[in-house]
Amino acid sequence: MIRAHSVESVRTAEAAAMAKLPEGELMSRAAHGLAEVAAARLTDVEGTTVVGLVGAGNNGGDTLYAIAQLAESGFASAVVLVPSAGRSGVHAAGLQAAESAGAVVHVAADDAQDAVEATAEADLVLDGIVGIGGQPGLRPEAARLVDAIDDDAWVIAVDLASGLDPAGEAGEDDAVWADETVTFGTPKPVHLLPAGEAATGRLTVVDIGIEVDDVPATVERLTWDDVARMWPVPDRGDDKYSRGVLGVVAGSEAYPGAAVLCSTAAAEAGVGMLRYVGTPTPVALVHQAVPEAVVGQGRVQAWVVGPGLDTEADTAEARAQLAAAREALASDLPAIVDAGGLALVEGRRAAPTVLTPHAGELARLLTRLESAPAGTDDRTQGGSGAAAGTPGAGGPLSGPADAGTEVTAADVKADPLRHARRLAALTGATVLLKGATTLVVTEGEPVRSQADAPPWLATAGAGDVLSGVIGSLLAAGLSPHDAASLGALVHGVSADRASGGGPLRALAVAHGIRPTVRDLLARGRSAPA
Ligand SMILES: NC(=O)C1=CN([C@@H]2O[C@H](COP(=O)(O)OP(=O)(O)OC[C@H]3O[C@@H](n4cnc5c(N)ncnc54)[C@H](OP(=O)(O)O)[C@@H]3O)[C@@H](O)[C@H]2O)[C@@H](O)CC1
Ligand SMILES: Nc1ncnc2c1ncn2[C@@H]1O[C@H](COP(=O)(O)OP(=O)(O)O)[C@@H](O)[C@H]1O
Ligand SMILES: [K+]
Repeated sequence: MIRAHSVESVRTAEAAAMAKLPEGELMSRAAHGLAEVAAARLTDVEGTTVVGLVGAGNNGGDTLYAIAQLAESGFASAVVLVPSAGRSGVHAAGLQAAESAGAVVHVAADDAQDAVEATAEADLVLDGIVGIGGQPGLRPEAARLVDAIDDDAWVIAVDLASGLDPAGEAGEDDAVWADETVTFGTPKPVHLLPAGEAATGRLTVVDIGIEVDDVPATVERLTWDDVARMWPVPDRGDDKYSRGVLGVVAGSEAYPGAAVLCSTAAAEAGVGMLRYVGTPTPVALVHQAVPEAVVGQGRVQAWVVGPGLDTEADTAEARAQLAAAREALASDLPAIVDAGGLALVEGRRAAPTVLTPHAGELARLLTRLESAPAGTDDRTQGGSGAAAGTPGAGGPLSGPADAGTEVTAADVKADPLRHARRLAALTGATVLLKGATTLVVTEGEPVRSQADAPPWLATAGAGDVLSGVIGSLLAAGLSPHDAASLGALVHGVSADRASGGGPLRALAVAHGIRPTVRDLLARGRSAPA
């Protein structure tokens, strides 16, 4: 698992480490690690010239010492001092080290043209303008230099790409776009969140000896090695019931394929048993595609509600299916609610719940729930009574300050984390917000952020597959947070393997789940203890 820590936690850990080490040791370790990566990359890109853009803080200090090391190694090295105070505005000892090693020094404020030219000519740029002490955005003097960077230059962000919000909360267009980021001690939230991930590029963490293992993370990312640790593997005492039965209420006469995709994925994920509830066309298709499935209601350990569900359909069979969906939502069993099922969500469920909207669905759901008149108290799912909303639990539909205004898909895309948090707070559910980076938000837990899939996964039906995988994990007893994030990981890896760099169809992702889980489990078995 990759764990990212808040700036505050990093500062505390750094202070503790610094108290035990000689002065300047942490910066020296950071600069050394940075210079090693920079030297390797100069070799990779067959480059000879490096420039460091140096800001007022310790981020600039790291950069100056790294440039000193690169100059000593024989690379043509320069620094551009960004602050208006010039030499007196940057880390003094670092500047002296860089100069003594032979780096050329340009002061942007005094000699703007020279500084811009030195920046434009470099094969490799170290962005040391600002690190975890920075405010989001670039000041004009910094922006001018960043604009001058050659498109072909390799850009390494020091700790984080300058201009980004270190917390990864605020989206920022005005930032360095790095090919690579070399960070120190531990990743920061911005490296893993949609607001900063693309501008971060490849991420390397340099160990500088700070201790964060026992410090709660702000953002986490599951990696391949977590699958063997978390996946529910049956043992000799298990039978199909003890492993977990999944009920699937999905598909409709309008969208029968969703039932097939969801059920196939659940079967591929190795669910103990699958019960399918639907209308005649998807029933026939599920029978054919997933002969393992049993049709009709019965005892289950968890529900998938909603992929391909047509909440407008009005035949007797469709009404019976919708009643089953409402009953599932009103039950005290874990449920994952997707697509059409989201339209049936009225507020809090008492039982463990995963909601899996894409941006448009999240916007619609937030708008509807936040505009529900206060005091309307039918917060049961479909009103059948078993799991009434939790009275007094913070006023489930009272919502945050911006309640009542319409939320659009564009709002959600511009600030995905904040909106996912809003829905999690409003419903008490785990919210999995789909996208190139999929966010899993549960109140009181570190955000999980998964980016395992290629853009080819943006194809109809891919979400139906995801719901089947997560459903099977819920049925096996995983928490909503683990089921959602582990499901997203395996779904993304399956997509990546099935794509192999080319087009993808959802059914291929579903059929890839079984070999993907098998191989990731085998990887765990062969890993050193
Ligand atoms: N602590 C440690 O032990 C270790 C820390 N390490 C390193 O230190 C870094 C943190 O250093 P830090 O705290 O000095 O802050 P940092 O980000 O360099 O600069 C803040 C200054 O920049 C300015 N500024 C602000 N916003 C701006 C903007 N948008 N655009 C332009 N300028 C802006 C503002 O100055 P102002 O101009 O306002 O006076 C502010 O004071 C960390 O990321 C890591 O690299 C490593 O060496 C390992 C050991
Ligand atoms: N650009 C992208 N890169 C990687 N994965 C993506 C991208 N866009 C969407 N996805 C993933 O594709 C799936 C799409 O799901 P969804 O929109 O629900 O499709 P459908 O409703 O048609 O099944 C989600 O798992 C989502 O995270
Ligand atoms: K930086």
